[in-house]
Amino acid sequence: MASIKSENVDDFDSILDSHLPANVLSEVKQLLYGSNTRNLGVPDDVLLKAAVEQFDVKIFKFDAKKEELRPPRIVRVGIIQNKIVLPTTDSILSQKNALYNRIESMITAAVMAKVNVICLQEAWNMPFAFCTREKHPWCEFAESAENGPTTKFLQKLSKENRIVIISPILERDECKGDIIWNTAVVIDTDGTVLGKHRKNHIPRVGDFNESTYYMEGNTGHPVFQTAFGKIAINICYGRHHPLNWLMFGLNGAEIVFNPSATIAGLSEPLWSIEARNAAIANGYFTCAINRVGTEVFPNEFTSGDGKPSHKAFGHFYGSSYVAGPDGSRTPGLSRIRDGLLVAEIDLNLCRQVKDVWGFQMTQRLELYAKSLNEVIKPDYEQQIIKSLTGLNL
Ligand SMILES: NC(=O)NCCC(=O)O
Repeated sequence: MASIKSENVDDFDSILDSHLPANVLSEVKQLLYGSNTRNLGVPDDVLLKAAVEQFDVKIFKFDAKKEELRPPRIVRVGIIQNKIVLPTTDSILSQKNALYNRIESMITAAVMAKVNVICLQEAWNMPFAFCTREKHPWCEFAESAENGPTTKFLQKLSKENRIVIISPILERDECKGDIIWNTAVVIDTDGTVLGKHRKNHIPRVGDFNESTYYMEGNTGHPVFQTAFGKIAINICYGRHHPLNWLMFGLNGAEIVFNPSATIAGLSEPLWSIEARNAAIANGYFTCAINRVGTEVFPNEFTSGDGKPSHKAFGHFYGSSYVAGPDGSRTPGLSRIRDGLLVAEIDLNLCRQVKDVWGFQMTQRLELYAKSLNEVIKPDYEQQIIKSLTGLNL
């Protein structure tokens, strides 16, 4: 049988649906995803809009126990994955405007699905051009986090619909020498900018030449207190760093969004594990969002691997999902199509799971703080006990 190309493989859930007999399907899905997510189905008006405008919509619910002293704290999060709309050779303004139109209609669908907090993908208003290492014209996509056109565009949608929007963009810090950052802007329900977070860990892998454009962030690990819980953003490559996830948890986050841009052949085996594991380890919900599609650039670039130069940056495989603190997760969105994934969550689940597992109580921060303080010293010696037989490999 001929093998199918990665960029043609759709979401794993529909592959399971079409290949597994009904009597084993639900058992297999419970083993894969945990038993705490229910598919709520999508209202007809949302389905119709999504069908006309060609994106997928999935809505799931995570259950929590009913408590006597606390009312449920129900929040609907919406995560959006999308392709760029126009070729990268079009003008910057038209590329941005086309993305604004696309995202406006997907946010409208999210609002129809009663979403409270929406997070877009990393650098959502531009192609992921950092592979090229060219400064011109891509740096022109950078804009002010507080007053730029993208923030202004989303402020209107936030205010009109009383929703929180997380907008990951390329930031131009106009007050500090015009330097560039990879930043997530948090826009509150009244349209004000609640704050921003700058990406802490910058990749130096494959064609992710982001360190050519911006430095490691200087905003620490902020948690934003909103009408829909305490939220934080761990931008893309930060998901490989457990301490980055940890700090958002220590600062009280209940939902951590992970807006990303990553490609098949590099990170796919890691994708379904990392954000899910972070949810378990830190007792919060995580929302992993990846771009989708293949982006082609005008000039060839090399990958430093001896292979021929090329113009395409691999296949962004989407597969966005939400994971709960109890280890359950939703199925992913498509690997190849635009999509909106909505999850109805009860924030009370975070404390309920902490009470059961006790990870926060047993985590021994003081032990690790002491050890790490030693490890960072230049003369630190690894704590290795050597065998006296001399047979040390
Ligand atoms: N955008 C970004 O940081 N990508 C790096 C690759 C990865 O983390 O999978």
